[in-house]
Amino acid sequence: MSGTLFGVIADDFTGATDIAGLLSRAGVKVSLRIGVPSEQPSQTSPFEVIALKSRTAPVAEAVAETRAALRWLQSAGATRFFWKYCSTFDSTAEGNIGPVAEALMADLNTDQTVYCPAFPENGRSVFMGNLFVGQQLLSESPMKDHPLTPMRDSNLMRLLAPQVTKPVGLTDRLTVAQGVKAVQSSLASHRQEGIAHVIVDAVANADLAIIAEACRDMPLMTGGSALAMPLPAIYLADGLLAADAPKRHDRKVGPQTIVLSGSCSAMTNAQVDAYRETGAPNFQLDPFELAQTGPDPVLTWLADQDLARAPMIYATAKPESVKAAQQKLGVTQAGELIESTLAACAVAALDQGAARIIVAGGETSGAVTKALQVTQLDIATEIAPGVPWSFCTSEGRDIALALKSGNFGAASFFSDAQTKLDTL
Ligand SMILES: Nc1ncnc2c1ncn2[C@@H]1O[C@H](COP(=O)(O)OP(=O)(O)O)[C@@H](O)[C@H]1O
Ligand SMILES: O=C(O)[C@@H](O)C(=O)COP(=O)(O)O
Repeated sequence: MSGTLFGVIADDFTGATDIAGLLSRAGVKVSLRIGVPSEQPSQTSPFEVIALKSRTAPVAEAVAETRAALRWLQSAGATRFFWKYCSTFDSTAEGNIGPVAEALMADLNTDQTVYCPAFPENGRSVFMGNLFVGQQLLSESPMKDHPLTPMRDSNLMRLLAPQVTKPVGLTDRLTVAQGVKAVQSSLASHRQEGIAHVIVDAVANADLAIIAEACRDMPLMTGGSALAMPLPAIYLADGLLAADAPKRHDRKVGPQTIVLSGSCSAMTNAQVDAYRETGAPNFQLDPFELAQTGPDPVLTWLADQDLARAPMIYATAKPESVKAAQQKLGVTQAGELIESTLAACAVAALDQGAARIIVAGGETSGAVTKALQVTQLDIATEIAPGVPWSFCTSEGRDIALALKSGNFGAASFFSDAQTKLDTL
């Protein structure tokens, strides 16, 4: 039986839990698959999200994986699709966002799509095609120093144009402010001019509601999670979904916790500092030492920890230290060394009885989740906008996973996450 209406393909794991969490807010059932499932769809949910780790992958690999995800979602019955990338439009110099969008458009036989990474609750807005993080332009925000995808331009048209073969245009905030029909007629006139890729401005949730309504029947939309958030309510009102769809699953799990942080964002740096101040046991990974010793020292330290005290292992560092490690070890090598070490810590913590695993960082979350061999997550209560708890089962035990996007959450996030489960 196949009841899927809407299929999402996310380019990283935190992005996948982000969009799954926002879709769940409307009370609809959302399933999150880790990677393209090897088995044929059965018992699928109205909203299916497939998490890929393709943001920094070579273009051809990202395109091939995304097309495989599309085929799976189509065989689950989905007729509308969403390509979810980062609300800060993170791309490598080559860039996967455009090539993936064009491949999806070709497979879906559609000649136009929209791009809107705005996420107002987390301070991301798009105005006149420029992306802002809070009051700063993207290129002046801490995203300019991201270890893997430094963002040095804020103009989405300039960022997207070299990644695609067809023309790029803009439907600006002045048009969005005029409502659904104005957006639709702007898209129609862009289409007449052959503009396939339309950046759409949005500075508030009300703008996103207008854009979602205007684009509700497009085969493909692309953007950050917030653009998809109004869709469940729209489809419920249309009668396309059963109103009594099951709600999200919160479960009780034990207090044994491990916090693993591989994000180097300004927000994660603040979160790591705040958590250290709570007195929680912590271990800092030094990439230079790690390159010499491998993971043994941290695994030995972890083996002695009482997980009920929720210890933290982190590689999180300020931009100068990250650059120094990258110059010495290489960007990819430094990243992989840390990701594989944190993944090994997650596996060891699970063996030690961890029931709650909190991970900071998109690439890091991908490495950890793959190492835990998780294939599906059920979305549960939201800790902060865009960061839900999720649950999976490992060897008959319920495990709670929180995959935190580098930039999301308050300074107290690691404590907030635990409190949220304690008070379920
Ligand atoms: N101290 C460090 N030096 C160099 N690279 C690091 C360091 N700490 C973490 N990294 C790497 O930086 C990358 C951070 O990316 P990610 O986990 O996606 O975080 P975010 O969500 O903030 O983008 C990962 O590949 C991680 O292994
Ligand atoms: O849209 C967002 O900002 C997030 O969902 C996201 O994609 C996060 O990526 P990371 O910052 O690499 O965790």
